[in-house]
Amino acid sequence: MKNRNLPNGTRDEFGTRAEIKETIQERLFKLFRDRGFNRLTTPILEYADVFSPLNLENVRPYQLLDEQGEALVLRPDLTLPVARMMSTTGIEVPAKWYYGGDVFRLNKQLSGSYNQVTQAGIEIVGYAGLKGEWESLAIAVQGCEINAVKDLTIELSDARFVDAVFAQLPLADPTKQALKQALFDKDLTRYQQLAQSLANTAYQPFISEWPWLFGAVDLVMATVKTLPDQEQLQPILTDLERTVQFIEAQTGDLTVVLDLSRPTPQSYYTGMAFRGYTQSDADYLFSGGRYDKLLTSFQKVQEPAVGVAFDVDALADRAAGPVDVVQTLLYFEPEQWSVAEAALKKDPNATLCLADSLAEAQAIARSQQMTLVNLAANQEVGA
Ligand SMILES: N[C@@H](Cc1c[nH]c[nH+]1)C(=O)O
Repeated sequence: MKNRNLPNGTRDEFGTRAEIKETIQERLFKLFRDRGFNRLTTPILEYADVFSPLNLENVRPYQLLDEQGEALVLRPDLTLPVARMMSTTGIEVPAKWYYGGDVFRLNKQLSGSYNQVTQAGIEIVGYAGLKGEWESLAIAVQGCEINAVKDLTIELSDARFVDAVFAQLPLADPTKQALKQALFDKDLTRYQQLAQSLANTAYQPFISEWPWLFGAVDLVMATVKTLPDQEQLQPILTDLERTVQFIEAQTGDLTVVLDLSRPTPQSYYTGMAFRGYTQSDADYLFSGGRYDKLLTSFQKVQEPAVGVAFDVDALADRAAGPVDVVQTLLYFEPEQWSVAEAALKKDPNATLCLADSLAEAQAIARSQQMTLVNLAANQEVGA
């Protein structure tokens, strides 16, 4: 019998934690609305096929079957449902959506990670230019700022970079594939073996540094610029450089770093991607990027899109608890309901005492450190 247990990786949230999350979400929603985004809600259940663009090695969904035997999942992502919605409802582009809700991803047992995470995010559909990335990043920065995040680091990457480098390497295609895998797996022995034929070439300085090609923007860029052919890389590097400048011009305590050695966070990204974190914690506060091909997997017309989602749980983990306000507990007789209502309206920190006796009310006030106001006697009787 498991009628007293929760499934692995889930939790009940109550009191302060639940309130902090609600406040964070409300602040983010207001920010999204103020910038002209429209609310969108999608079901928690979707057909499994909606999520086929996800790399299922990283994301394992909860699966179930509907009455017809069709495979359903609890949504492991909120971007793909937006793409599904856009391609099935005929809504006109451009469009700006915001959403909030839980995503479900089966993590390895005992990993300590939760399988249900609350996200709040935006998707911008129909704009191909860098302004889409910048609006997502401006929202990411401001969303952190209004939630009092200190020392934010933003990590930029680009899904086009790795293939643009491979295009210029003088290697056979199967070797390129294997080398890419070794790079992404950080399998250095295999990486070095496969890259041996490049040892005495102009590619050597880059190849030897590639597995560590993350960190300070200047250092990463200096290594990239040792590559003999810059032509194909140039648009990617220019976008990254301009975006670094854009972020550095935002207010607040910000550091920008580059990561050009790993796959982008989502397999559906086709261009720039970004994540935010603080030095003190390993998890990411937000993650986003450009996905210009996603809408083609659902419909014939290709639409450019970009977006970002906050991890509301990660924001809540870093939030300071609310300042304790002494609450007033209003004791009253049932016949005095309207008197109690009036008292409640006057005191924003008051709450109704639903106990049937004054003794019970006094015990509650004592244990919860509240000030008891006895409306039945029309006088304060102390905590
Ligand atoms: N859905 C992505 C975040 C994102 C929103 N828009 C684009 N990317 C994630 O969960 O990581």
